Parts: sequence; C-alpha cells; structure tokens
Amino acid sequence: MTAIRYIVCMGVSGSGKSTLGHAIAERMHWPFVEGDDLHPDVNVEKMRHGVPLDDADRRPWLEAVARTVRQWRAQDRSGVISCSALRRAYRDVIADGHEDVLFVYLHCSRERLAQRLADRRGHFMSADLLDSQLATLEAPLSPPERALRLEIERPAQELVRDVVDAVSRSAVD
Ligand SMILES: Nc1ncnc2c1ncn2[C@@H]1O[C@H](COP(=O)(O)OP(=O)(O)OP(=O)(O)O)[C@@H](O)[C@H]1O
Ligand SMILES: O=C(O)[C@H](O)[C@@H](O)[C@H](O)[C@H](O)CO
Repeated sequence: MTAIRYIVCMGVSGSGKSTLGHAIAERMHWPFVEGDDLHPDVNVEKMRHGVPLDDADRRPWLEAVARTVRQWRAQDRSGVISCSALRRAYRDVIADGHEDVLFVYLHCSRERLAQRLADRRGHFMSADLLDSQLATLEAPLSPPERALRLEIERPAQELVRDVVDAVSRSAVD
C-alpha cells in the first residue's frame, strides 16, 4: 500500500478540522495549513452572510488546496490541511489521482455541531449554514476512497493516535 504522506481533515463546519489538524501536525512534526485561509474573499463574505457556497464558488478554493498538496509533494514533504471537502468530486480534485492522501472524516451529531458553532466566537462561518453543509456532505466510503472516519465525541488524544497509527501502518504494509 502507498504510504500516507498527506492528511486532509474533512467534515462540515464546526466538526473540529482545524483543532484536530493542528494536533496531528504537531504530533507528526508535519506542517499544517488552514484550508479556510485559502478561500477567495468573496467566498468568506458569502459565508459570513449565511449564503452557502456552490460548486463554482468552491472551485478556486479546492484548486488552492490541491495546489498546496501538490507543492508539498514536489518538495518531497508531508503535510496536514483542513478542508471541508464535502463531496466526492471535491476530494478527487485534492487527491489528484494519488493514493498518498488520507481523508480524516470527522463525524458528529447535528446537535453537537450546532452547539459547537453556537459556542464559537470570532469565526466568519455563519452557524445558519450547518444544514446546507450537512445536505451537501457525501461521507467518504473507504474503499474506494482512502478515508478514516472518526467520532469526534472521543478524546482528542485518541483521535490523534488513530491517525498516527493509520499513517504508521501505511508505511510498513
Ligand atoms: N475535540 C473537541 N472537543 C470539544 N470541542 C472541540 C473539539 N474540537 C474542536 N472543538 C471546538 O469546536 C469548535 C469548532 O472547532 P474547529 O474550529 O476546529 O472546527 P472546524 O471544522 O475547523 O470548523 P470550520 O470548518 O467552520 O472552520 C471550536 O470552538 C473548537 O474549540
Ligand atoms: O465547503 C464549504 O461550504 C465551506 O467552504 C466551508 O465548509 C468552510 O470552508 C469552512 O469549513 C468554514 O468554516
């Protein structure tokens, strides 16, 4: 099996992608890129106003995420990135035909997600967008995709350990 070199923390808004992504990157000593920082300003304004993004809005953003992974690969470096990557077609853009990308899918109940978004301060994402995010989500199926589903109710340290184990196993299998 191809060794995992890139981790995409994916899931709907508020599922904990940034939080877990940081923790994984720190544990692995890999760089972390916050996928939200790659949105064009026009997307951020839409989300701030509670307007869901569509496929056309997401295209330049997904291309920027894919470019980040491509640059890491060209430099022979590993990395972790957060990106909702809600649909299979979006993940295909990011994986770009390579098998070295693991999608870590953060799963959570709607109630818990709504609570987290309500409690969160200082983030542009409107909590009103949760239902459209859930409607858009196509949960990854592994196989054919290379994905690891994690229940985010579990302690963060355990989630990090599961990801590290998956990466380690992929290097020896
Ligand atoms: N394991 C956890 N346990 C409890 N709360 C958490 C956990 N992980 C994240 N949170 C909290 O949930 C909220 C959402 O987390 P985070 O910003 O990491 O999600 P996200 O998926 O990156 O969101 P977005 O896509 O909207 O940027 C934050 O307030 C964060 O502190
Ligand atoms: O795909 C989308 O609808 C959005 O881009 C979001 O998911 C954000 O990037 C992010 O997660 C918000 O905080």
